[in-house]
Amino acid sequence: MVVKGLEGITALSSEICSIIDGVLTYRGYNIDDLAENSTFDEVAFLLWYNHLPNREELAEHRKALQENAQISDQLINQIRLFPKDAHPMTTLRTAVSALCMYDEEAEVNTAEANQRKAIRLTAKIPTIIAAIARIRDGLEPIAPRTDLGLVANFLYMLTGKEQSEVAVQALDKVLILQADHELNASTFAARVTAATLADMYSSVTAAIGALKGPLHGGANEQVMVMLREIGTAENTEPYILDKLNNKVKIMGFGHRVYKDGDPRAKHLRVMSKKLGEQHGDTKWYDISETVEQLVVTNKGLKPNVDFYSATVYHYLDLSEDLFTPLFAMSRITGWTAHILEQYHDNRLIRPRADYVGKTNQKYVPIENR
Ligand SMILES: CC(=O)SCCNC(=O)CCNC(=O)[C@H](O)C(C)(C)COP(=O)(O)OP(=O)(O)OC[C@H]1O[C@@H](n2cnc3c(N)ncnc32)[C@H](O)[C@@H]1OP(=O)(O)O
Ligand SMILES: O=C([O-])CC(=O)C(=O)O
Repeated sequence: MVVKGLEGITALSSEICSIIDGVLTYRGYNIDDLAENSTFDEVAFLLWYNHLPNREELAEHRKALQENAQISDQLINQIRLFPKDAHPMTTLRTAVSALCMYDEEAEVNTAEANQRKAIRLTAKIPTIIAAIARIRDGLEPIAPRTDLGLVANFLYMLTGKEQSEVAVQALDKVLILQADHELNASTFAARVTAATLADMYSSVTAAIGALKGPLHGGANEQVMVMLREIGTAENTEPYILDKLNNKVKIMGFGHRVYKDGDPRAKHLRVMSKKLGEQHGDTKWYDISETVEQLVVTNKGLKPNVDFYSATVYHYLDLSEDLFTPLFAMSRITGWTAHILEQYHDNRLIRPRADYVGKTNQKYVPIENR
C-alpha cells in the first residue's frame, strides 16, 4: 500500500524529540518549560548531549560556539561573488556546502569529529547569514565578537550595533521554539543523506534545501508577504475568504502532525503582540489575529510555528527574506543532533516505490520513431 506523503508512517526510532498527543518535548523536556526557562545555546547542548548542562559545561559549550563563529576570508569572498538578488536561502545553502571545503575534518566520520562539526556549523551559520545580508545590502561583513552570546552576536554582526536585551531574548526564544521537530521534511532529508554515510555538510545542505520550500520553513516569509498583500484591517476578511473559496492555501496554517494546534504558536502569538506594542504599531499583529479567527472558523485550521514567527521577526526589524535563514540558524541544532543519532546507529534509508508506469515496451530504433 502506498501512503502518499508518508503520512503517519513511522520511519525510524529517535531519542531526541517527541510529539505525543499534541505535546512537544526535546529530550523529554516540554517545549513550554524550555521556552520559559532555557536559552537557545542551552537547548543546543540538550539536543546534542541528552542532558541539561551544569554551569561548567554550559560555560565551555558557549566558549566553543564563540571560538568557532569566525568564517574564512575565502568564504566571504565567494559570497561576494554570488548575485546580490539571489535569495538568502539559496546563498546560505551554497555557502554551507562550500564550508565543507574549509573543514579539515570534513571527511572524518568519527563521533568526536562529527560533534565538532555540529558545533562549527551552529557557530558559523549566524556569521554566514549576517555576511550574506550585509553583502547583499552593499555593506562590509562584520566579524563575530568573542564577548557576545550566539544570538546577541548575530544581531550585532547583522546591524553593526549591540541590540537591546529585549530583542536578544525575543530572538533567543523563537530559536528555542524552532530548534527541533521530530521527523519534519528537512530533518528527514538530513537523515536520508547521513544514512548513505555522506559527510555532515552534505546532510545539512540537503536539509537547508528542504527547509526552503513554502510548505515547510519557507512559509514564514510567505506569511509576511500575505500580510502585506492584505494591507488593511478591512481587506482581511474578503482576502482570506477569497483564498479559501478558491482552495488557495493560507501560509502558516495547518500541519501534518498537529490537528488541534501547534504548541509553539501560542508562545509566538504572545510575543508578537508584546513586540508590536513595544514597537508602537500592532497593525500586523491585529491583522494576523483576524486571519487566525477567519481560518479557524471557516476551515478549522490552526496556526503553525511559521504564522506568528513572521510578525515576531518583522517587529525585530529582520527583513522578510531572512526569516527562513533564521529558521535554519535554529534548526541546525536539531538537524545535527539527528545526523549524529543517524550515524550512531545507521542503516541506509531506502524505501520502495509502487511502479505504475508503462510495461512491456519494446525498444524502437531512433529512425523509426
Ligand atoms: C515549519 C513547518 O513546516 S510548519 C508548516 C508550514 N507550511 C505552511 O504553513 C504551508 C500551509 N500549510 C500546508 O500547506 C499544509 O497544511 C501542510 C503542508 C503544512 C500539511 O499538509 P498535509 O498534511 O499534506 O495536508 P494537505 O495539504 O493534504 O491538506 C489537507 C486539507 O486541508 C487543506 N489545507 C491544509 N493546509 C491548508 C492551508 N494552510 N490553507 C488552506 N487549506 C489548507 C488542504 O487544501 C486539504 O483540503 P482538501 O481536503 O479540501 O483538499
Ligand atoms: O514537523 C513538521 O512537519 C514541520 C514543522 O512544524 C517543523 O519542522 O517545525
